[in-house]
Amino acid sequence: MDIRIEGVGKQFGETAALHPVDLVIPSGQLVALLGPSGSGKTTLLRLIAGLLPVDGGRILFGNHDATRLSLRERRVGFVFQHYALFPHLSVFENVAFGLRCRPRASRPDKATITRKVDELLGLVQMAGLRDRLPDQLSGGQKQRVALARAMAIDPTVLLLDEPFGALDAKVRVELRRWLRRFHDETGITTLFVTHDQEEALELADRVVVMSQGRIEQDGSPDAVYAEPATPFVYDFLGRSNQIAGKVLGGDFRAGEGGSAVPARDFVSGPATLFARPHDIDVVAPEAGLPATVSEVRSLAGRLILEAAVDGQARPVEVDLPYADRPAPQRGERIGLALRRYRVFPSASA
Ligand SMILES: Nc1ncnc2c1ncn2[C@@H]1O[C@H](COP(=O)(O)OP(=O)(O)OP(=O)(O)O)[C@@H](O)[C@H]1O
Repeated sequence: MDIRIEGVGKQFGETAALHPVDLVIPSGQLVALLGPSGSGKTTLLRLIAGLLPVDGGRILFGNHDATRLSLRERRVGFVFQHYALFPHLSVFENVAFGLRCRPRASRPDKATITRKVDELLGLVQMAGLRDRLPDQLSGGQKQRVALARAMAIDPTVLLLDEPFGALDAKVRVELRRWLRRFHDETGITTLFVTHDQEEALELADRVVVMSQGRIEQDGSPDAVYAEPATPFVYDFLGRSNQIAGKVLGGDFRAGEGGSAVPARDFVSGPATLFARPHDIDVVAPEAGLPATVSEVRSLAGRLILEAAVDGQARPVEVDLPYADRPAPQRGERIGLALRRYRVFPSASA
């Protein structure tokens, strides 16, 4: 079921945790909410879940207005960072809990509950541990049980708040691959919060990048990485260089000499150019932005250059395939040709 968020915001006293945002989560997709601490990810997730009332706007589940419905009425499956399993109940009973608590009229009979719980435990690969208590499980196993428990109510959507946040790095990587497979098998619309860019880019069909209570960009992992829409996204996702300059007549120039590059839709004013290290080529000085090589090192089969662009305070990092050409030497004059870049007005950089 797709979820549409229209003009939904949340204020806590003086703090705008979430400025009014619009967002569509298409049915069956695995979507990441990615951003630094305090950017409003958890607030947005809790608003969608019905754990917090909205200040304004609407939340639609399919064609139904769910804005005023409770968590239970929305039928969302929610998994928290800290497992939140009942410590005195076995794995089996933890998963069965949501089914046993249903109002009598919609409660399945005992045999159906057993069949369903065993099926779910098979799905999360925990069938062999069904009689254990949570204390006797690893962190990753507990999160898989939490996921099975969330799935037991046949949720319309699965909401996961930093589900692997408390696990060590190796288990995190294993579990996120497992979650991708789980999602592909079940096809359930899933939204998960993370501040780990690698996790979001590897796992999600779509990444929603947030900062300071706003959505900065919403797109495929490739799109948000290769075509960042704002200076924040450039900086937050992967490595980027910033070159200060000016746009005149639609062309960006870093200083007096060298070639200008088109600034696209931006016509004039002080500007900052953003480019990723691997989107820059080394050419003759007059054919690009003139610079002097200040450092050369090799790293895992790549050549990393640092170059001082004339008139710039910050050096520019260039990441080249190793065998491409003879390595430039420290002190050499070069030109930097930008394959992919974006120019933003300086005020927003
Ligand atoms: N119950 C609350 N009362 C007051 N302020 C709150 C409350 N919940 C969140 N905030 C504030 O709202 C802002 C957004 O918080 P939120 O938890 O949504 O961010 P987040 O991106 O999920 O961060 P983290 O990754 O650290 O969990 C923060 O400034 C936070 O301090």
